[in-house]
Amino acid sequence: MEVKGIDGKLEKSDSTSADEISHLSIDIGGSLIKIVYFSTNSKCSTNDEAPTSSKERQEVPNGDLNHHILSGRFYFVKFETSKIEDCIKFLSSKKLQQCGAQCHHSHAVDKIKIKATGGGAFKFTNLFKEKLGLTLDKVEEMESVVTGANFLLKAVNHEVYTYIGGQKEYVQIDQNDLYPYLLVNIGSGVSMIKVDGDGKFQRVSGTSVGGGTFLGLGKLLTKCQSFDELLELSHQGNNRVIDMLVGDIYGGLDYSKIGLASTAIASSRKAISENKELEDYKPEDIARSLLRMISNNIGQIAYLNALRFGLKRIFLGGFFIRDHAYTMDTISVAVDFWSKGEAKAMFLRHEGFLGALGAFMNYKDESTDSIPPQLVEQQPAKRSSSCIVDRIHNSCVRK
Ligand SMILES: Nc1ncnc2c1ncn2[C@@H]1O[C@H](COP(=O)(O)OP(=O)(O)O)[C@@H](O)[C@H]1O
Ligand SMILES: CC(C)(COP(=O)(O)O)[C@@H](O)C(=O)NCCC(=O)O
Repeated sequence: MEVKGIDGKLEKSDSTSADEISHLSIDIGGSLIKIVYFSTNSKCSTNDEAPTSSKERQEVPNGDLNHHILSGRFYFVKFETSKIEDCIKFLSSKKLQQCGAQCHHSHAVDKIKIKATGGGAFKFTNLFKEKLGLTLDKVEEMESVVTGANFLLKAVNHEVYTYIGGQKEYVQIDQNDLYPYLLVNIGSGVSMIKVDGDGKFQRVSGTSVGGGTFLGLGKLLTKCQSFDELLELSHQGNNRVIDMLVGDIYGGLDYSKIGLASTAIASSRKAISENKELEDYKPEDIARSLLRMISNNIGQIAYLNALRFGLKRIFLGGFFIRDHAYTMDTISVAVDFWSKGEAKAMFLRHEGFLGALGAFMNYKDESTDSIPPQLVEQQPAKRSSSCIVDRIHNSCVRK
């Protein structure tokens, strides 16, 4: 399990502590469970005053005495879906039954609902009910991913970056020129979504060759046990041992007429012609070739869909990316190559948490006795924005 604040720094989790969790959302995907929760410690005013330690209810200018804004910290946690029992243990250690993610005035266990998205919100409905007494209040997966992405793009500084030539460059998002864009979410599978505005989107394409394929094939071919191990292995590998390059076919020459350098991959795998067995290849070369094949393919499909709809911007999220240099470099090069330099791949820093964040924001549509942390705020420049959004900005800038 990994826990981190929105600034991305890993924080040690104390699974025994009963944090005061005001709101919690969960995205149960094919590979990973992502949780976003807001842990309260104090409150601050809507006027952006420094957070106070007072736990008293605060009056807000619209005269609605029932609303206060909480201050605290966002936590981002993930578990492997196959180890859902760990997630259940974690949630029970947080004593959600008592503090409730949405318990309102009732402490009855069966009244507690948490926002949940991803296929697992359907698959594990009964498990959460039986083990934790929690009702999963389902939020549609694509809607959550888009809501999470729109929020991050509009409200969080230093969220978006390009990765070119080994360098990260942060991109300033112009909110007046954000839509339409292509959102590429690389989870177990890959979804490509044309986003036209808040709540306005269409899933235009996808591919089943994504993060799950990398992990699954990688484990089979290299005997690695985990995603991190596989990534680590890929660092040391050389894909040219596995892949068939244009130069392998053209006697070391470029195929300039169609714009292919001798170093371009002509075919992902040359093993067949060499009459070798799997054991004859180094696992690190296999891992690197596999990572490159999948990343390159996603970059190409993303570009083709951007072209199909005339989209200038391509944003990428999902936990396959994992801030990993080779993955991002390959996707960036693919987009650059196919678009002839016209388009750029842009990565989201909170990559794997789009769905969980989007589900979290769904709390805003409900009337609760405490306003959920102001993820609804979408004008970061305004000083009157809530302290929560401000905190996200600050912490992101610090990174
Ligand atoms: N610790 C990890 N364990 C398993 N897969 C991981 C891990 N970190 C990154 N991944 C990659 O991320 C993918 C899952 O991404 P994610 O966005 O969480 O999708 P999903 O919602 O399908 O679980 C995996 O298929 C794998 O490629
Ligand atoms: C079915 C899914 C939306 C589920 O999301 P995930 O758990 O992979 O994040 C995704 O795996 C997907 O978009 N697969 C690609 C299917 C296709 O378009 O071929």
